[in-house]
Amino acid sequence: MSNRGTVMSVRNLSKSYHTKDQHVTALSKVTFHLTKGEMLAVMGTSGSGKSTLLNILGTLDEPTSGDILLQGVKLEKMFIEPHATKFRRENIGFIFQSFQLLKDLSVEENIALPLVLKGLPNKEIRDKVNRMLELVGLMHHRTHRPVELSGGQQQRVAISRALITSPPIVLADEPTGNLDYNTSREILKVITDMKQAFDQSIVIVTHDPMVATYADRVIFFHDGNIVDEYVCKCQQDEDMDQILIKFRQLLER
Ligand SMILES: Nc1ncnc2c1ncn2[C@@H]1O[C@H](COP(=O)(O)OP(=O)(O)OP(=O)(O)O)[C@@H](O)[C@H]1O
Repeated sequence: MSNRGTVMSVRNLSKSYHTKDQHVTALSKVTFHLTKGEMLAVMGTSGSGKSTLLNILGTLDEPTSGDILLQGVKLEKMFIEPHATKFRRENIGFIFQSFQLLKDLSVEENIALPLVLKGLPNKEIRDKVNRMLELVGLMHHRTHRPVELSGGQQQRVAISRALITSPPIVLADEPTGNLDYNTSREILKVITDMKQAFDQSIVIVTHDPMVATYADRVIFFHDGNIVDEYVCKCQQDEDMDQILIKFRQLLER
């Protein structure tokens, strides 16, 4: 595979956990590339290493061995503080299943938070937040608190907050896990529209084959390894059938 347009390269990434009486290999020499503008879905059986992978890509956890390269450059000390926090702030947006909004802040304050932390001037923050509120259709809810919003609206706020700093990479952990079918589709549309608007690369962990049909490519995990891959054809029915077949094969392993 050519490395042209590669945003992130993961090479021989391994992670082992040692507890008192157990040694668990959560990831075993995982290698893949993430291309600019690509949405990569990660599917796998329970305990296959998906969360471990996402945590390491987000520098929330350190690998036992292996490398992560950003635009071809190996980042030294990327898992050591304060480098890890700096790396996260500059490169990664997180979207979680549980939204993780600050309940005492309004919609616009939640979205503005990463820009405030970056120390941007107020006028620039206001302009960026307004653009984001327009993009995700929440202009009329700008002063509401999260508790006053539906689940889909809360996830829109969380997506806005993740993307407002235009990070090149977005990590999404079951972003529609708490939403019904129709709202999930709306949210996936928002994520794919925003990805195009900002030319971002997304890694999305999901159990749901419908979610994976929105991706450009799906990698399938089993026992800490990538065991299969599917390149989506942008034909929802055909992609759904193929992803389901591969996911069932995974469950039968
Ligand atoms: N902190 C930890 N200490 C010990 N073992 C761990 C730890 N975190 C994860 N593991 C183990 O590593 C393996 C991979 O776990 P991980 O959470 O990455 O799987 P997953 O694919 O995200 O699972 P699920 O779909 O159920 O969330 C599992 O065997 C798990 O028990």
